[in-house]
Amino acid sequence: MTRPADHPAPTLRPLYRAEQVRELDRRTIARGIEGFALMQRAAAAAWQDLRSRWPHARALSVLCGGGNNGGDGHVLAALAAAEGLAVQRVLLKPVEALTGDARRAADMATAAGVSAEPWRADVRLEGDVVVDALLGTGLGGEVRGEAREAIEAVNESGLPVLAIDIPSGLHADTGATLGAAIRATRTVTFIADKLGLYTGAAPAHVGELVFCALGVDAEAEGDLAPAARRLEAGLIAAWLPTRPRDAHKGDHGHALVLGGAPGFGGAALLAAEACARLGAGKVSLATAPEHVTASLVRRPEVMVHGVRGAGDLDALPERADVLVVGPGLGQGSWGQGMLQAALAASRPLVVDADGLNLLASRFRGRQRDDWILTPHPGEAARLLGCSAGEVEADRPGAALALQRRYGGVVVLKGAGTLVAGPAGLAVCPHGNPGMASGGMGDALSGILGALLAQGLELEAAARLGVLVHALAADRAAREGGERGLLAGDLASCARILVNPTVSDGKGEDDAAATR
Ligand SMILES: NC(=O)C1=CN([C@@H]2O[C@H](COP(=O)(O)OP(=O)(O)OC[C@H]3O[C@@H](n4cnc5c(N)ncnc54)[C@H](O)[C@@H]3O)[C@@H](O)[C@H]2O)[C@@H](O)CC1
Ligand SMILES: [K+]
Repeated sequence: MTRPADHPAPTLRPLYRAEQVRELDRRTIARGIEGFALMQRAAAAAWQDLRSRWPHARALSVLCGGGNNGGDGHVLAALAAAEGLAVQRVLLKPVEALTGDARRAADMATAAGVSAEPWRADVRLEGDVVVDALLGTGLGGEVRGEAREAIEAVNESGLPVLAIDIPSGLHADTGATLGAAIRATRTVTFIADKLGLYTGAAPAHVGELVFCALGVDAEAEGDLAPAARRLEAGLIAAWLPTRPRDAHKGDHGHALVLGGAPGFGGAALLAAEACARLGAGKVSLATAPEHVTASLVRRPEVMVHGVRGAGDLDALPERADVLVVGPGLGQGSWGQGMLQAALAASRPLVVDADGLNLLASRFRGRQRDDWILTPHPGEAARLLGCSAGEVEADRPGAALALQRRYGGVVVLKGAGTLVAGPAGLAVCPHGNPGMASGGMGDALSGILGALLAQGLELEAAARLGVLVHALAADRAAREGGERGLLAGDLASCARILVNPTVSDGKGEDDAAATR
């Protein structure tokens, strides 16, 4: 496989868990930078960001919790007051009850003349912008008591919110909300970027995301392996093989999509179409005979085979380089036969939809190192034998558990899609709610099949496919909006993305500039 030399792979930003960030804090302090100095840096970075994001703000409400996240809020309040803004400080804990750096910060703000009032349910938030300094990485368990009331009041205020380090109530490791969480307009996060800012409920709570390292180089701590890495648009040009000018279709692989049980024809066709658009040399579709005519009319480039059952497949699976099994498969005898045939052929596999449901039921206990499984949370729950709620409560944990149990590479779909493979976890910061519509998963499985067919190894194909799928949906949404975005709209946008001479990736990077 030839890789383009003029597109070096971008560094994928490392993401960490709260406990690792605390360890980074400790090490930084041990090297001689005082904790309070770090707090001042954090507050100054947040204040500068607030000023440039909301240059016309004249009044702030700063809500401070009882820990160091609150401490950041006190220092920010003092900085804003020094520049002439009217600042309302609302405290969850009285200053006298604070300790350490938080106490020092609170005393500093008081000395600077910034008034403070205790939180009460009837407090009126009076700022042009609310600063959320209630809870940071120290959040432990479900949000309790007044913190919860304050979070709900901020969300109901309708005011723009700048969250300090992490929206209060969002879990820094999992992206789950713990009972209640701030819906921020923008979040400024410090020291190390956190995995929980990207997946699960995070996209609905974080808003625009800004990362300030505060002079700490997390990657220099060789023993602190990142919890995950963030997929970057630049990977597309770096990882896609270039095409020799004398290429023939055999050079770009042959993908076979198995799916479309009687009555479920569209899903498999969407997968086959995406597979062809993403550059597979040849695409075959094995589907129920009743879908053949419609499939050929829609996509004559796809070689459509009507099969009444696995017995009609002949040597089709062995003639392909990669198999995609699942879209529209059904869980009846037709689908079971197709899955059985796919598993028997020694070819890399993409397994989706009912293929996964069958792996969780009649085909239990399989493990392979040459497949990509693409569950959504419901399918993931069936594969793990737990509830979808449990999957959503810890998406990174679920993705890793699936990969350990089933082998290969696992793509856990949903906001902030995760890819778990031998190289660890990766998270996709792109995508939009328009993707929450029928057929999107089918398109993804076809994209993955196409990348495998073109020679990418399993984990690279999974990471790249997830990225291309999300960026294509973002591009399609920019063109026509999120509402009504169809899976069938993705293929043409994805095609542009995988032809870097057509797309320079600029639009994608601009759109993602703050994520
Ligand atoms: N040197 C450092 O450690 C630095 C810390 N920084 C800030 O400090 C934060 C971490 O500070 P802390 O470790 O003090 O923790 P936090 O301030 O995030 O949280 C601790 C506070 O939250 C309360 N709390 C915890 N769980 C709760 C729950 N479930 N319901 C209601 N209240 C709850 C605790 O009683 C305590 O008052 C970071 O997020 C960051 O904003 C920054 O100032 C940079 C430097
Ligand atoms: K916060």
